[in-house]
Amino acid sequence: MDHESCTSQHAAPCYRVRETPYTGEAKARGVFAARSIRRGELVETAHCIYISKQEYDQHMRHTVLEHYLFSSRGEYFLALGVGSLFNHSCRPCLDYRVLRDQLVITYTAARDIQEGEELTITYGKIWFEDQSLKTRTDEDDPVHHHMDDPDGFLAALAL
Ligand SMILES: C[S@@+](CC[C@H](N)C(=O)[O-])C[C@H]1O[C@@H](n2cnc3c(N)ncnc32)[C@H](O)[C@@H]1O
Repeated sequence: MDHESCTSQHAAPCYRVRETPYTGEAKARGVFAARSIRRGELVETAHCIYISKQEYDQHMRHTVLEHYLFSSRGEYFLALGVGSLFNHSCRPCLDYRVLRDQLVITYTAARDIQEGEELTITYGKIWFEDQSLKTRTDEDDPVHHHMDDPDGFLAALAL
């Protein structure tokens, strides 16, 4: 099978990864809507690598992956694919859920999203200066119920 026929079997994703200079990394990326997305639409399903509390405490928390891990009930999950590239906003347009048994995180539109908008999640309390609002004009009211979700925090929040 040649490259073209292989890639043509995949449905086009509703997002695109682009640079986000405001997040400050050497290669700073974020995820953006490639088309309009309806509230409730499943945007991504990220398969995860499971990381035990022991592995996290002894190794991972001392690495750059500390900034990419999700925690849920004292265990840790590294989301593969774009699952690790959603930036934080205190007015996120995505909800996410950690499905521990399936080792999967799902990301769902929390409201209607326009083409070109950045797709963001909340990290809960954050440990860096949130630069996102300085670059956005979106005035939509966020959906904040996921702030109370024990399965919805990045790792640093558990420290
Ligand atoms: C899970 S990564 C997100 C992807 C990351 N931008 C990249 O290109 O690898 C989390 C890191 O992105 C940066 N970040 C995410 N949201 C941000 C925001 N609202 N303001 C500033 N930096 C942010 C922080 O450096 C954070 O540690």
